[in-house]
Amino acid sequence: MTLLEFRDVHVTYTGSRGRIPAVRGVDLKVEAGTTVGIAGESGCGKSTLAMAVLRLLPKSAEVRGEILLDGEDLLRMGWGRLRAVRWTGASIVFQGAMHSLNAVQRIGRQVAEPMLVHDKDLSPAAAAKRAEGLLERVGLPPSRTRSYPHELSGGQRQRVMIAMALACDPDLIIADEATTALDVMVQAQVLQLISGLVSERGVGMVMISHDLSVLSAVCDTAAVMYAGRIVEQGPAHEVFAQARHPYSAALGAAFPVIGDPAARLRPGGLAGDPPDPARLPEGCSFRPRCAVSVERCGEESPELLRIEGARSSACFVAQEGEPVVIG
Ligand SMILES: Nc1ncnc2c1ncn2[C@@H]1O[C@H](COP(=O)(O)OP(=O)(O)OP(=O)(O)O)[C@@H](O)[C@H]1O
Repeated sequence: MTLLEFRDVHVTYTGSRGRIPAVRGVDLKVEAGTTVGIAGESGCGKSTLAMAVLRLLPKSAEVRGEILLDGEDLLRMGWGRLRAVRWTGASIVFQGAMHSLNAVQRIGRQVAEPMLVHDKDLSPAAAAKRAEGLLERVGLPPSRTRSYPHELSGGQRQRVMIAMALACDPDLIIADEATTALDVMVQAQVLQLISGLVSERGVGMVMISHDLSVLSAVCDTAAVMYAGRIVEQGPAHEVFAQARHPYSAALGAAFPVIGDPAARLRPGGLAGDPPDPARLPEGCSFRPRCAVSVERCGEESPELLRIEGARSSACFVAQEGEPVVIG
């Protein structure tokens, strides 16, 4: 069952730098009980796409297309309905979300709050008990429920945000670099918890990370974004082990030990920077950094097309069946 579907989603920011097309036509489905990973360097539009789901983008962002949650278009939903959907239908944890904790409220209370708002029949005592259980599941001892945010480390606060995101049993969880700030052991524990929710409770998950080892460890499907578009998509283990887009190949080459959460980005894996979205090059956006480009790549922008099985690539070279692995 398709839980979340992006249909030709575009997000354009308007500001002092003019119009910035941050997301340029994304189509993506998340099935219940599966995890979809979104990979890509900083600035490729991952967070913009995630924030668009729950309409958390600033007013300067114009969103077009459709984002369907269980068939209902989140972009056209009234605010009352949207408020009901947040936390229960879908919740999001993003890196730095820990700064949005209330400084003067104990954390147990903060985790219990969304439960009490969304379930009028729940007693404060039952919500507190449940909050304690959730905090324990993300590795925080029950005594921590009485702490204030400033008494916790950054990693502990991030775990509080993860517990909050799980508080109302959402059908969909979006984790945007949610575990990046955590140390390796805690990260493994949280990833295991999340994977358990996906496989046992049929939750749908979108996991955004620049860390391919995390994505390849937990995702069923992978989508690689570059300059606001998905350039490659397919079963995660295949995408990371045998890329069909030179950008994914270069990203993968930068990770020496895929599957080892301790592995870190090897510097110099991919030379240069992504293009400024306000000044995209002609043709394929990746061409200036691409080692296998051909003449056509400077003239036309390749569409994301199915190349075999469940694998799609937005690369003319891959679409011709040529290898894209570099070096
Ligand atoms: N509020 C904003 N106003 C204008 N431009 C923005 C805004 N937020 C993001 N952008 C621009 O949109 C593009 C996509 O940014 P986004 O944060 O979605 O990328 P990302 O892949 O999630 O990167 P990161 O991993 O660093 O968060 C970038 O060029 C960024 O500078």
